[in-house]
Amino acid sequence: MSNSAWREKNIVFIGFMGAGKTTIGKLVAKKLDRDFIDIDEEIEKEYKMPIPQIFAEIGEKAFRAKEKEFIQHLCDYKLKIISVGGGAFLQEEIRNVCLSSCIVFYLDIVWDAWKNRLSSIVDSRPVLQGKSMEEIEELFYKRQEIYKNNFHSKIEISNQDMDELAECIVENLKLSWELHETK
Ligand SMILES: Nc1ncnc2c1ncn2[C@@H]1O[C@H](COP(=O)(O)OP(=O)(O)OP(=O)(O)O)[C@@H](O)[C@H]1O
Ligand SMILES: O=C(O)C1=C[C@@H](O)[C@@H](O)[C@H](O)C1
Ligand SMILES: [Mg+2]
Repeated sequence: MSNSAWREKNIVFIGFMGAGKTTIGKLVAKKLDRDFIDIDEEIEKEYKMPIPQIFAEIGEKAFRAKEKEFIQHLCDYKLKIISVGGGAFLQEEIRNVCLSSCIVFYLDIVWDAWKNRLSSIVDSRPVLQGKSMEEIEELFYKRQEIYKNNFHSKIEISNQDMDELAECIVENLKLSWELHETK
């Protein structure tokens, strides 16, 4: 792959619900002056309803199919910053298309930091609803197995400030672009 091709790849943020993909993705896009796309927001626009309502009225299966369709479509583009939903990487076809055509950046939040975010995100995340803390922790570590085996770059998240995290990610990306240029 040519140097410019690597530098122009889309950047895709993955990680568990509430890790900060949407928040951090937006900040990174601003710092790099690139377009930002949040797949959950695109699906909400398409159905003109929030995710909990999509799950309740149309169903998770249709949501997952739309998630795959939108991500596959975006992978034909370049220079985009894309935050996918926390469940997107459960689909093998999504993992494959992102890993082969984009730089996949894993936001690896630690459980102790994540559990403090639960109360602020649970109302908008149907997958978390009706589960005990033990069940959520189990899901957290089960999903972690998928994320940790399918990324190009990662950053561990505990309680850093959002802007500090976005800055670290931009530095990491710039370094990876430079490394590819010297190859
Ligand atoms: N570094 C951070 N420090 C403190 N709070 C944060 C940080 N990053 C994100 N948050 C907060 O955590 C919540 C979840 O963040 P966000 O919506 O970005 O997660 P997400 O990874 O996109 O989740 P999902 O997979 O469900 O889309 C938001 O309320 C956000 O303000
Ligand atoms: O982790 C998940 O399964 C999900 C995460 C959110 O981003 C949304 O995509 C939706 O709530 C499902
Ligand atoms: Mg999000």
